[in-house]
Amino acid sequence: MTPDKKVKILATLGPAVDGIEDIRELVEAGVNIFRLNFSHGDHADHAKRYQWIREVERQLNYPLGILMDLQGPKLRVGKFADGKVQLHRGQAFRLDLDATPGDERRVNLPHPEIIAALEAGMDLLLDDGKLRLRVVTKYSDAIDTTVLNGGELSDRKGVNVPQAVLDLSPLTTKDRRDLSFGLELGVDWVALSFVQRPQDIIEARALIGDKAFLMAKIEKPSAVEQLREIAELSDAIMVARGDLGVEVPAESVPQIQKNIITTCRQLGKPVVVATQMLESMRFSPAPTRAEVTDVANAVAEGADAVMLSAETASGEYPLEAVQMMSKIIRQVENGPDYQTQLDVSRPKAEATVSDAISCAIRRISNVLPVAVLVNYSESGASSLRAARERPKAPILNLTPNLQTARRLSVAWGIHSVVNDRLRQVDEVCSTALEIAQAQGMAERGDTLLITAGVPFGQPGSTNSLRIETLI
Ligand SMILES: Nc1ncnc2c1ncn2[C@@H]1O[C@H](COP(=O)(O)OP(=O)(O)OP(=O)(O)O)[C@@H](O)[C@H]1O
Ligand SMILES: CC(=O)C(=O)O
Ligand SMILES: [K+]
Ligand SMILES: [Mg+2]
Repeated sequence: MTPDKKVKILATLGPAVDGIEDIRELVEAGVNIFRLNFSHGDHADHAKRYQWIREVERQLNYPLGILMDLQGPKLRVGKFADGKVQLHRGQAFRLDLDATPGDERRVNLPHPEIIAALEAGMDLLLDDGKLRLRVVTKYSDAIDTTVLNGGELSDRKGVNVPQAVLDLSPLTTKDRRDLSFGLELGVDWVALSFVQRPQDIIEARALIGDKAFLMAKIEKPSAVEQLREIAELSDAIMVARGDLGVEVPAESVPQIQKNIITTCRQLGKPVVVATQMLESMRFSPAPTRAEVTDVANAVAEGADAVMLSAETASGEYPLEAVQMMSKIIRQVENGPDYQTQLDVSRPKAEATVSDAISCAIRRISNVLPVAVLVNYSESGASSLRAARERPKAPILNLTPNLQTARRLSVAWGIHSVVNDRLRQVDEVCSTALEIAQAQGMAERGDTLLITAGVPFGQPGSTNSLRIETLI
């Protein structure tokens, strides 16, 4: 498969996509990495989807990423005697540790640690922010609130407490079980939900080791505040706008998204923009203009990847959603401003050999029409560093390591090919030319820039650059 866009698509799987054929269509339409959301479905479902993706990867000989998204400490109210109640503005409502079914006056909040963290004056947001309660009085086992925004509240709806830093591990018992299952299965990425502090990443990393890369989901205000440290400790970042838009005022999400993308680009960490991107395509084959503009803006801002959630997981038009996303991406990438915009916002090079080579590549690309940048990388680190520059030409990442190829599926502009017969620089050059041609990325007469760290087999950064013409 010849890559035809640089920005990647991350698609969530669910009941809407059923079988190997469906997955293959999505990949052919532009999906690079799939998300298994462990908030839904059971282990057997996830295992089945995992196997489908690997089968398509084999059929197309095209590395695909698989990301497991852990549920995290999503707080929920208990149940009601009648399944639901109506809450009205101004009324009193109690949340307590009593497990008996709730009514118009009270409901169970089975999380003593939230009750402990709450203080009078703080707000609780229920059901994705549709209802708002303000804490009036706090007891050891209950809180009394006033309803600020009323509405229907039904069983097990989510609770967000934006103002409190909760003493919760980002990994619940369910998460730990899911994590060992997912790692055993062989996922490439683990996404950590509701990260609150850098320490959360350190704890998750201790469990995951080097079995998978770690993506921190930014959906809490405290994570926004400590973004830089969190990003430094993570392998990638997701702008999880669903919960984020409840935890902070919705109108501040666009600015936060921009800041996160800028920080991630500086650090050379892939960044994914997620949630509600083509939301209306759950029930309609065509998106709204606003949604198209949202995807286009994320691309123009320099995101590595854009995500589809319910659109592909449970929507009626999963294939159309991916096709639409690909079209929007290509349109922006091929537009007159994209490269200029990326150049203006390009992070400063550091005083390292690999950044020096990246600068050289940029100068060369202004003189020669470079068709492909080929980089040989075992861990993928140097290809990610090259992608940080957002070069004009696509990056062909040659790696002996299938895991590296799968992990880089989320990164901007990188197309990986697994090849383990490279041992010397000359072989890299001839193999690079061969592979670039076979992948449809270059044709006779094209100029290729080839970078590698020599001597081979020694860890270290890229230190050589060759210019080759395909004859
Ligand atoms: N594996 C699945 N099985 C059934 N439904 C799913 C699945 N994945 C997603 N969905 C449906 O698509 C919707 C949106 O998907 P998404 O992955 O964004 O979930 P979510 O509920 O918002 O969870 P989270 O906050 O954990 O991301 C879900 O609310 C659910 O209705
Ligand atoms: C993806 C996700 O978890 C969110 O947007 O909240
Ligand atoms: K989740
Ligand atoms: Mg979320």
